[in-house]
Amino acid sequence: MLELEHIQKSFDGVPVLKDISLQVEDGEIVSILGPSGCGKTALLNLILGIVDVDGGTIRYDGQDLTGTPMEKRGFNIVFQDYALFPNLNVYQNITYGLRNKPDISTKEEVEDLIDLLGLRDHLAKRIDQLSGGQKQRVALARTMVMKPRILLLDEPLSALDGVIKESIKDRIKTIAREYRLTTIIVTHDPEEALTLSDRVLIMESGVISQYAKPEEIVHQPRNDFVRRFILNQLEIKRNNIYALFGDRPTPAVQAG
Ligand SMILES: Nc1ncnc2c1ncn2[C@@H]1O[C@H](COP(=O)(O)OP(=O)(O)OP(=O)(O)O)[C@@H](O)[C@H]1O
Repeated sequence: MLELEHIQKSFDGVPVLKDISLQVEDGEIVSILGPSGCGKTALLNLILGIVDVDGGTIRYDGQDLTGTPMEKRGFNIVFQDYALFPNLNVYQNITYGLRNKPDISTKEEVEDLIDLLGLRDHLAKRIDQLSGGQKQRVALARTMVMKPRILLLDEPLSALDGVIKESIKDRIKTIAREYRLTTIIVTHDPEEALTLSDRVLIMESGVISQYAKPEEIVHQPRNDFVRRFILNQLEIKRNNIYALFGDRPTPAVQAG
């Protein structure tokens, strides 16, 4: 279990995270959701270990990791821009981290991941020959072969369009379930957070506004911010579509 207790962080004297406490169970998918500048990425970076906390404790399986450097935490991140190596092909990108640590994954485990992420037909391709969704899957595979204890994803779906988005969402869910991998995802999209996660952490200006299961957030928004920011956004999307095209689906036209 990952535990954050009373985490605080300021940048240039401005508090960005104010007394954040939360727990993430093993194998859980948690989304960090909130408007631009509320502190989502700062929180992800503190968990990853590339930014130090000013106060508070980060614990994993009971062990205090607050002062532990990133490479010793055993967490891993997929960045928004995927950060793949353009001079290597897909297979070389996936297995890059194993060059110095070949014992982490067996050949069979790498092959299983390649199949799970649907990359079998693309292994010899260069990165610039891939679509956005394919790049995202390569980035996921490359991180997964290193068997992180926690997988962190920074806006993993924001560069992808509708259908691809759904397929990557399914694969993230499958990976989290099959590997019982704790997965923490930063997003600003309420729909994405509510449909992808076991629990959603809603943040407003560096504080937790609500941390709950998606159905609880929808049915029992804890405060006005959750109602306005999250539920209104979903409602507005729906209303915009119906305002444009009418709100009653017409019967399907029979072909022939
Ligand atoms: N290294 C830094 N130095 C100074 N200020 C920073 C630094 N990192 C973040 N901040 C500030 O902290 C606040 C929170 O930033 P953060 O990147 O966590 O927001 P966010 O919720 O991820 O926003 P977005 O959705 O726009 O990416 C912002 O006001 C930002 O300017």
